[in-house]
Amino acid sequence: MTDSQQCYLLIINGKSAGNPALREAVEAQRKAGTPMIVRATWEGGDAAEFAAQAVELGATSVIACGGDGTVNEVVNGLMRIPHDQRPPLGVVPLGSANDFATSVGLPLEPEPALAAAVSLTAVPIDVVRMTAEADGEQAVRYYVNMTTGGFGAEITSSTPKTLKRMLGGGAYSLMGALKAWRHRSYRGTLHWGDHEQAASLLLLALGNGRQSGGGQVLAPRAKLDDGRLDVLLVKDFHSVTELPALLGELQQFPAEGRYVRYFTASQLTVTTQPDDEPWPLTLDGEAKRYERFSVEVVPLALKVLLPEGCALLSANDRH
Ligand SMILES: Nc1ncnc2c1ncn2[C@@H]1O[C@H](COP(=O)(O)OP(=O)(O)OP(=O)(O)O)[C@@H](O)[C@H]1O
Repeated sequence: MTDSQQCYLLIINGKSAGNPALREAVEAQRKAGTPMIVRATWEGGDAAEFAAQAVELGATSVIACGGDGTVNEVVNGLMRIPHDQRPPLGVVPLGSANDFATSVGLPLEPEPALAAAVSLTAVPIDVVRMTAEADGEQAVRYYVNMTTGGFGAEITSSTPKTLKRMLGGGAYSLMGALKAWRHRSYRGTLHWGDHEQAASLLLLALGNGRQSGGGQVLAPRAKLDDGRLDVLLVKDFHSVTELPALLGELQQFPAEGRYVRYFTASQLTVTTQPDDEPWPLTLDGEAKRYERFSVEVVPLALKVLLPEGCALLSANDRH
């Protein structure tokens, strides 16, 4: 292998390892002379481990082949590699939701997605570092797309998978979810910049990217490379008669609405009191409960193979 030659490490969620379209796509790329190392996962954690070994394996790019959970694991593995050696990330979407790939406009079928990954230019995007505490234990996780907290996290983690599939991507609307789930609010104190706010929230979304939960666009103005998180706060409501107004605001995402607040921040912390319930959080596909969590943008920390003109890059803004 010469210095200029690319070598791709494909990390495939084991449940998709037999996918015929993916197998054909890999074979076609290898026949065309593109070196591809393939690793298939057995269980949770494997994708991060494989990604962390990318440099030792001689890979110049790492392609996550799976859903948002696989992409998230690969991001966490890549963040273990020093910045100056960290290989770029590509995505071949094979999950049930594929929120990241869909929102950035990547092809959704294996053959064109892999062809895109080997031909696209890698562009740097922000990565979000989340530090979360539960039962006195602290965990650090990274994500590139979105974390949802409160009700949003509950619906994405608790709604039976079959129901999610039945309702399907975009049709899995917040309205439907609200009807299907008895709403519940979460209390805590939010700090960002020099702001502090005590809140009782139905939903919190911390978006580097724009959507989660299979097509829920919760951070419609988010950019992946602006050094900022788009923050959506949805306050609790007390009667269903308030629902139309709340849903109306969710079409507009006002800076300071009656129910909805939307702003950007480079860092944000949520703390709860001992008698407050811990917050359920879903971080790019994985759900847990935390008493305290804090997010911080790590600017331009990871290069990603993204479509040219991707709307989520501020580098592509028209002035
Ligand atoms: N060999 C395997 N068989 C079944 N599950 C696996 C295997 N390897 C890893 N996993 C699990 O798959 C999860 C990731 O799934 P992935 O995100 O790829 O698909 P998904 O849940 O369909 O995606 P989406 O978030 O887009 O709906 C990991 O958290 C891991 O626990």
